[in-house]
Amino acid sequence: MLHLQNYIGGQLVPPVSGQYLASVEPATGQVFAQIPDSGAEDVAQAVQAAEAAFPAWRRLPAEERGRLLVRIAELIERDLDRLAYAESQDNGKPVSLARTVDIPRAASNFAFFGTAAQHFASETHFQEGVALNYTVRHPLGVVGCISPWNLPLYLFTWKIAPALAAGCCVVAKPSEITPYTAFLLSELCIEAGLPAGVLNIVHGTGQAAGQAIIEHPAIKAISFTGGTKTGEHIARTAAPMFKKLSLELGGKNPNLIFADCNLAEAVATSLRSSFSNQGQICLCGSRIFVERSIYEPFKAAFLEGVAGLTVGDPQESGSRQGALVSEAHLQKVLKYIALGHQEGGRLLAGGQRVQVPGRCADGYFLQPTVFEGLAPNCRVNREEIFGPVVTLTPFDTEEQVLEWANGTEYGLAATIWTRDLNRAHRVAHALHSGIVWINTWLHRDLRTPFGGMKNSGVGREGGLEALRFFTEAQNVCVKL
Ligand SMILES: NC(=O)C1=CN([C@@H]2O[C@H](COP(=O)(O)OP(=O)(O)OC[C@H]3O[C@@H](n4cnc5c(N)ncnc54)[C@H](O)[C@@H]3O)[C@@H](O)[C@H]2O)C=CC1
Ligand SMILES: O=C(O)/C=C/C=C(\O)C(=O)O
Repeated sequence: MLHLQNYIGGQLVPPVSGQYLASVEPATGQVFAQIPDSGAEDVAQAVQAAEAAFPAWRRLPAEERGRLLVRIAELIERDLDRLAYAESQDNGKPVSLARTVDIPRAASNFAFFGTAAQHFASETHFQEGVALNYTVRHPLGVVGCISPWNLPLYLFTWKIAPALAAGCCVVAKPSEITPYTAFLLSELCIEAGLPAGVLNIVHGTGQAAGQAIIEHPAIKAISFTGGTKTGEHIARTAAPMFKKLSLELGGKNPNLIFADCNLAEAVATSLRSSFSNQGQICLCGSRIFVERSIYEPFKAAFLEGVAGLTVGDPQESGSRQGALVSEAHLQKVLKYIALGHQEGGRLLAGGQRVQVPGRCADGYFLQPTVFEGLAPNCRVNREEIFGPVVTLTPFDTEEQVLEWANGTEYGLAATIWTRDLNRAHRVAHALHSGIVWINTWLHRDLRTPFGGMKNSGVGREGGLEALRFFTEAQNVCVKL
């Protein structure tokens, strides 16, 4: 049995309470690790360590801070196989996905922000003979980073790396459901020689450890990714304390397929955008709208692709779909499938729990599921399911599909499939969506602003946006 520890002040330490939580492998339903059940005292120690480390860390030249981050990226790359296996064991995702997406991206997050630290420049405003204004960007101090279970190391590092690059010290909490790779990261940070206290990782539940982070008066900002309800609670707690907030929340993303698209590419990519990571990515396109004239050919090709998505042991190379993250989450998704039937949907594929033989007999597996015939404004088409469930709906006009696409409380990501450039831009600009992909999906350039409109969040991550978030701008005006 693995025993994970907190990483505070450069040391791996047990929780103050001595209490641990069980961590379950979703593919087998068996407990495989114990994780610290940390609380306010552990968070207080982490904040103290971060405050002590801050003056030296902020003074360190950006180049040296960057070198340390790049060193961590190299260690992640060195340990690719071990980290991918750990991520799969903890989350249920196929090892092949963790190996090609999650872990390489975690390394890229550190490499990107390691070098970005040196390119982060501030503005000057020169009025000849009058005044020179320049902006100084001060690191905020100690910041909190709280991440979810769907892309564990990928999203954990997406927050930590820019905070460290900007000169902040961090108290971070991974999801209690998937803590393993965050623990392995703490070992790599020690090996990389990251100064003690610069990054502190506290494990535990949202209600105890997470709550202590968002309430701590010395934590100046919270960067959070997770459910919209949790985001709301964080905003209610932290905003009156005047903490800066970056909230990346849920999505109910539309996938708009016009008749002039490259059908083969639209089908292949829609299979990925529907079912990657068992549909547990906030960017997944769960509402597929297809122009009526190609609805039947699209449907036939899509369903043929779905039939080829083997559900199986995530450690086996042939498995395209792994386990959902927990029994509770599987039950939530199954309730939405039942709701799809109640709301009048016709099941075209899936809909059932899968019993995988052998070591995975008690795992949380579900067939990739496709409905058609649901009203665009029904609950299944409005609420975030966060699982392998998509709906197909034919549309007749651009106006109609835009109204449906924009008709939810979310506004995170959208995908458009068309060969008509004018339409692509026109539709993109009309979508209430923080990210729009045209003829592609999840094509990521880490320099771009990343985040959602409406209930999908507040603020933007990525590139300079993230470095700005973790710093406070100060205007200095010199009379000439
Ligand atoms: N990226 C996304 O868009 C994600 C969306 N979700 C959605 O949210 C639903 C619920 O999933 P959960 O695991 O419960 O997500 P969650 O939003 O509760 O958890 C995300 C993180 O927030 C922490 N947290 C929870 N309560 C907190 C509090 N009071 N203060 C500070 N931190 C707190 C958790 O410990 C975890 O680290 C999912 O079914 C899905 O629909 C979940 C995970 C990721
Ligand atoms: O930054 C990315 O590339 C992806 C982010 C995905 C999420 O925030 C999510 O699924 O929660």
